Amino acid sequence: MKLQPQTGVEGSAQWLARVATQSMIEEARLSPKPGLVDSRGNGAHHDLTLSLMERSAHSLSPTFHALALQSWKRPADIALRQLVGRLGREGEAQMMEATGGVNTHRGAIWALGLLVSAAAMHGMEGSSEEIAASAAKLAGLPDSTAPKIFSKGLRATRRYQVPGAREEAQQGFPHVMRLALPQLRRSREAGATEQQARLDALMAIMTSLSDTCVLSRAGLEGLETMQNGARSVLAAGGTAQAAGREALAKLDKQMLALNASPGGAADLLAATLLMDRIACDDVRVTPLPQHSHL
Ligand SMILES: CC(C)(COP(=O)(O)OP(=O)(O)OC[C@H]1O[C@@H](n2cnc3c(N)ncnc32)[C@H](O[C@H]2O[C@H](COP(=O)(O)OP(=O)(O)OP(=O)(O)O)[C@@H](O)[C@H]2O)[C@@H]1O)[C@@H](O)C(=O)NCCC(=O)NCCS
Ligand SMILES: Nc1ncnc2[nH]cnc12
Repeated sequence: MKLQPQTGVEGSAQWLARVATQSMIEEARLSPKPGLVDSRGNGAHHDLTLSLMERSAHSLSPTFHALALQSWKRPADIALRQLVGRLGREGEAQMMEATGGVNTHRGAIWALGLLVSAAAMHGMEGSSEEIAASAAKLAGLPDSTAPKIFSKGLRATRRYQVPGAREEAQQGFPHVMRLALPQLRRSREAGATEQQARLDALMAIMTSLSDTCVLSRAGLEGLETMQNGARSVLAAGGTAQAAGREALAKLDKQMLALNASPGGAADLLAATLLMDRIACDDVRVTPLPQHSHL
């Protein structure tokens, strides 16, 4: 079924929910991704599978729908921040129920949730820059209703003194806006297939992200391996070139040997696919492909 962009609050909320869900599913299926779950297998994970990732993505559609409805044409203020925080935590609970307690998409709920909210705040008429800026503003507001949880991400950001998921959002998603989206479009223009362009976009994110999943599992050695390996893929001309594909296969082996998986980078690729569809600056909204199963 072809999904056309909708107008009005309910149509837009449904469209955003479906596009966010589809972006997460397409990220999960994209192959070959180093260390991550993809359509070949489970990567460095023992508790994740592709079908679990897909079930998790589907379970989050109602969350994205509610985020869009509740954020429609509202300003970024404390009341909206608290509401979005509550909906995000309810989404995490939905995900945990759907996956039997496995954390599949916590970072994706955060990133795509904020971007869905921000697109709705602009009534589906914001440019990608405006949407990213509003998401950043929302992420920067305090949520006094949030429970104090000491996460793996917080531990890694403090131990290694690096930015994590919070800072990525508060800075307006620089890895999506300045690295992945431009790379996605450059690779497409250079004649890469859509799969290759998306893999290149993932590599662009991995060249510089301080992914707290990689740091938690494999420390600085893992992070340096990820960043250097991704740079080698792009320096070889990307995955449209045989040398780029060889560099990617080498990186995949290295990440598996280190038990490292760039879950944060994968979430930001899903956010990139979402932004590519909701706010192309010259083509307002890009329809989903005909073969969509959603
Ligand atoms: C702000 C929050 C995202 C919480 O952040 P925090 O860093 O405190 O918490 P974490 O639980 O560690 O979650 C952060 C997740 O974000 C992804 N991520 C990592 N690095 C980055 C980065 N530099 N930039 C952007 N995103 C990043 C990553 O998510 C993916 O990994 C998850 C699996 O990770 P993990 O549990 O560590 O799993 P494994 O390593 O596999 O564990 P083992 O098997 O080894 O045990 C997976 O979910 C991916 O999505 C990080 O995990 C935010 O959650 C928050 O505050 N929420 C509150 C609600 C709210 O306000 N919502 C508003 C918007 S809806
Ligand atoms: N494809 C993937 N594999 C592992 N963790 C992820 N988190 C988000 N997407 C992921």
